[in-house]
Amino acid sequence: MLATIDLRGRLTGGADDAVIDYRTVVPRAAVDVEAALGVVRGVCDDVAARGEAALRDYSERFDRVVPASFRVPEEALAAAVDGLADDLRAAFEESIARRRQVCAAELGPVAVDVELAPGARVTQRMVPIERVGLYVPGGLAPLASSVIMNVVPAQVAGCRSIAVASPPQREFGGLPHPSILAVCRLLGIDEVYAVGGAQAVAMFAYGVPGLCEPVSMVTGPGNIYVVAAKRLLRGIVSIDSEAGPTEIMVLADDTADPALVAADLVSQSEHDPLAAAVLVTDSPALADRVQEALPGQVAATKHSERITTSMSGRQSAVVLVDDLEQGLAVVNAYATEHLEIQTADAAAVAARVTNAGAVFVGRYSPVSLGDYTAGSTHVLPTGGCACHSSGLNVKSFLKAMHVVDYSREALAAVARHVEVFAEAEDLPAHGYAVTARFLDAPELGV
Ligand SMILES: NC(=O)c1ccc[n+]([C@@H]2O[C@H](COP(=O)([O-])OP(=O)(O)OC[C@H]3O[C@@H](n4cnc5c(N)ncnc54)[C@H](O)[C@@H]3O)[C@@H](O)[C@H]2O)c1
Ligand SMILES: N[C@H](CO)Cc1c[nH]c[nH+]1
Ligand SMILES: [Zn+2]
Repeated sequence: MLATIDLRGRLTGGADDAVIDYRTVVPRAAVDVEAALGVVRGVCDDVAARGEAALRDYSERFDRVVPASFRVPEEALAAAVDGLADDLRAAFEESIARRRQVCAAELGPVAVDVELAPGARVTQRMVPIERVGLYVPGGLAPLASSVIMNVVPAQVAGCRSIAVASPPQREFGGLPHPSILAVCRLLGIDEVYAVGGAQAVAMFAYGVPGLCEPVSMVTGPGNIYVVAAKRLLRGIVSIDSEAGPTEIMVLADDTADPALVAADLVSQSEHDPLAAAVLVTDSPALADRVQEALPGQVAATKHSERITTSMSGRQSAVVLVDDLEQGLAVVNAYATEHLEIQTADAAAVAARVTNAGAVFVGRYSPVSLGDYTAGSTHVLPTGGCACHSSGLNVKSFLKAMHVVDYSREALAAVARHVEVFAEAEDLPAHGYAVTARFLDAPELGV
């Protein structure tokens, strides 16, 4: 079911071996954000120019429904919680509690206070971003869990104004899915918009008069159009990572259970026909058994068509490697969103991973645990961005602000260094700004 990419016998650059660029071993060409930019540029410009009228047009075109009001009424939020089944509410509450517990620890020791010399002090304050816009996907599936993953870290960071947007649903009269509204209400969020895709990102970035004030940062996962809009509008707003179509990579050896490897690959392909599912293994026998398990598992799922498209795309594959050493080279070069390690001594192998959005260690840590209840974030960088970006966490919502507080004596002690530096940069007014403070005290030699 998955195409096979066989790297065995090919080393990484010995004199007489082919050099493998591991970053390109598994293509990501299926997720063409640049192409989507062509579509979303018009959408974003139009929202900036025509505001709510543009939102109406794009809701009609992309969501096939126009909400009576883009701002979700308070009664709809209340009704969503009232309508929650007990077991679903318990699942939401457990997820919230666990994510909140980890977020509290993520905050960590934020105060930096350094006295460099007597009277020479630099401190660092962590200041929450005042107003943020959080995107919750709702096209192919209503990701209520993404409300938790966005809102909880923003609240723990101390953001004072939090708005959520999610696509309107025809089935629910143009409101976002009730489970999404219920989680918003459980978390005390009352500014919720029935707006999806690129138009939601543009609404947050530019603001829509009479409807939504602009935000300073847009976060959250989404499909290729959401990713493209975030890429386009960063600069007008800050964004978190590009958290686009889901990726799972499993690094496994012959100790792995093929049925579980197959189940985990299938689980993440369920998100999007563009999702990527990749197995990296040094065991051809395991690869064969995973391939044998896949068709039955896919056929048994509700979304088999979407999963089949994802798994037969160029972005999904089995990569056969000589050994786990080469497997780790592939893993670290690819920088997947989710990485499962299903090998003997999985913790030791996991400790050698440098590029992945999140790592899941051993048989009892499947990605779907992290999606909902582990306490970790599920808003994670895709498309190789895990080599430079982090998953959404409390610090994503905080700015570091340095506070400089020097006394007269402490400034005098370094004044000459500043003057010389400024002369070297041909910026004499910079130097004079220091000199000017000591014109009345030639004895200080400044
Ligand atoms: N990386 C992560 O952290 C992470 C987490 C969760 C989900 N995801 C991903 O989020 C995505 C969710 O996608 P989704 O589609 O279900 O929901 P979505 O809410 O992201 O996108 C739906 C919106 O896309 C827009 N759209 C649809 N077709 C369009 C078109 N042809 N042109 C312009 N806009 C269009 C519409 O406005 C619609 O409201 C999946 O790809 C999933 O894998 C990623
Ligand atoms: N696996 C997704 C991140 O790529 C997150 C998610 C939400 N619900 C289910 N899964
Ligand atoms: Zn998932």
